[in-house]
Amino acid sequence: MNQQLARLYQIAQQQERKIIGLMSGTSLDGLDIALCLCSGSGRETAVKVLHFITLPYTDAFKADIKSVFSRKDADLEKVCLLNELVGIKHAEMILEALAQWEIKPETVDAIASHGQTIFHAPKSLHGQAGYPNATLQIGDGDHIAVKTGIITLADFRQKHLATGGEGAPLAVYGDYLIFSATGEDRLMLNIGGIANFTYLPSDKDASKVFSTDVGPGNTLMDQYIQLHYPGLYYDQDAAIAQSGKANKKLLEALLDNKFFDADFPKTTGPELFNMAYLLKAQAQSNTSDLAHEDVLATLCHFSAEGIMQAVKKTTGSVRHPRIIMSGGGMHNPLLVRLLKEALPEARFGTTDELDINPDAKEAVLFALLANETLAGQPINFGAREGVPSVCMGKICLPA
Ligand SMILES: Nc1ncnc2c1ncn2[C@@H]1O[C@H](COP(=O)(O)OP(=O)(O)OP(=O)(O)O)[C@@H](O)[C@H]1O
Ligand SMILES: CC(=O)N[C@H]1[C@@H]2OC[C@@H](O2)[C@@H](O)[C@@H]1O[C@H](C)C(=O)O
Repeated sequence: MNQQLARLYQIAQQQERKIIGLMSGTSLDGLDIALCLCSGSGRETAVKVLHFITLPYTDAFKADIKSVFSRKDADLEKVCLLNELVGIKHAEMILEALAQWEIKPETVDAIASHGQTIFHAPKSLHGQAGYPNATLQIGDGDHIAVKTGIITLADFRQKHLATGGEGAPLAVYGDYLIFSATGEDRLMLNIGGIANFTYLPSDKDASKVFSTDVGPGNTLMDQYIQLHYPGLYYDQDAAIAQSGKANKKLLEALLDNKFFDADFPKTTGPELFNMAYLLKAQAQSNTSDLAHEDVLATLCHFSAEGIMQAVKKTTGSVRHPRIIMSGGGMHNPLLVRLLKEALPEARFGTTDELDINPDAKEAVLFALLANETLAGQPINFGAREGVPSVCMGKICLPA
């Protein structure tokens, strides 16, 4: 028997597995690396984050990825080169993290690599007849496996597409396994570039659980800052937005898109929510001459409004849902204040309260997906579109 397959078989049979979860999201700030101890599988899963670090991308690497990121006119040769380079860089970053933690690579059972999304194209966004839902993550898993010597599961989104989903949000699987609680309605709200949440009903009925994108989180604010404030990457502590005033007409124009009326679950990305989207809304509302701080304030209100409308649609009659936040947007004081004001009955907290560092949460979710593929079963969310019962990830062997 191939020794690598024997090792895989052994890992699958262990009661506990050390799995490194990786995530690098739409904000392109760096690679989140979470070393997780996963035990059991399915509803018996438990996870402990042993170590977590975000290793930043260099400015040159960010610029390289940005040159193809969510761009219809991307240079195909660059995409090809970056597919390898992202894999190589991620492998180097994993080795650097392990060295910092003084952990030998051979003591790690597996890596779960999300890769770098460069284009997300569900049918609702591309609108091209005859073409399926599509999404593309680069950073090939074989580079990571070969360079680290650790079995790597990668490219999780393709199986989701192949079984009828949009390739996202995948958060639903891990959220359901580790954060569901009998007797409490929970919304796991991640405010990354795009905001999404998972609804976990208090009766733990899997057929009601879903995860959906709800609109922009930080992406429009970040894009605006990077365009108009050279040298800044985001509006730290919403300092600029808080000095401005939201414009009602622009906000209405921003909210005027069929994405917000579509049923859950749905997905989106910077392919829709980008500077062209803003310019169109400004033209439509006659607000092209607003001061930068007023535009930023409005964009922050826009993110809050998208989240708030989706929460209200989901929780309806539930009086006191618990909203458990993660992702960089939870550090934006204006955004969080707007959400709390709009949803006074909800109880807000962060995944810290559930023993998971909110900045590590998405990386942990990918470790859990790999754990299920290695040792679990497809999770059954009932026969609904958008949440296929499936185990995900391609298995890349180091040798
Ligand atoms: N102190 C802060 N004040 C305001 N915004 C903040 C603060 N800290 C982080 N952010 C926001 O969070 C962003 C980073 O968020 P995060 O790392 O969750 O994104 P991501 O993982 O790339 O997104 P995604 O989940 O869409 O893949 C920053 O670009 C910024 O917009
Ligand atoms: C295609 C893609 O990379 N989507 C990301 C992105 O970042 C947030 C939101 O958009 C979410 O749909 C998804 O990531 C999370 C981890 C998910 O799949 O649940």
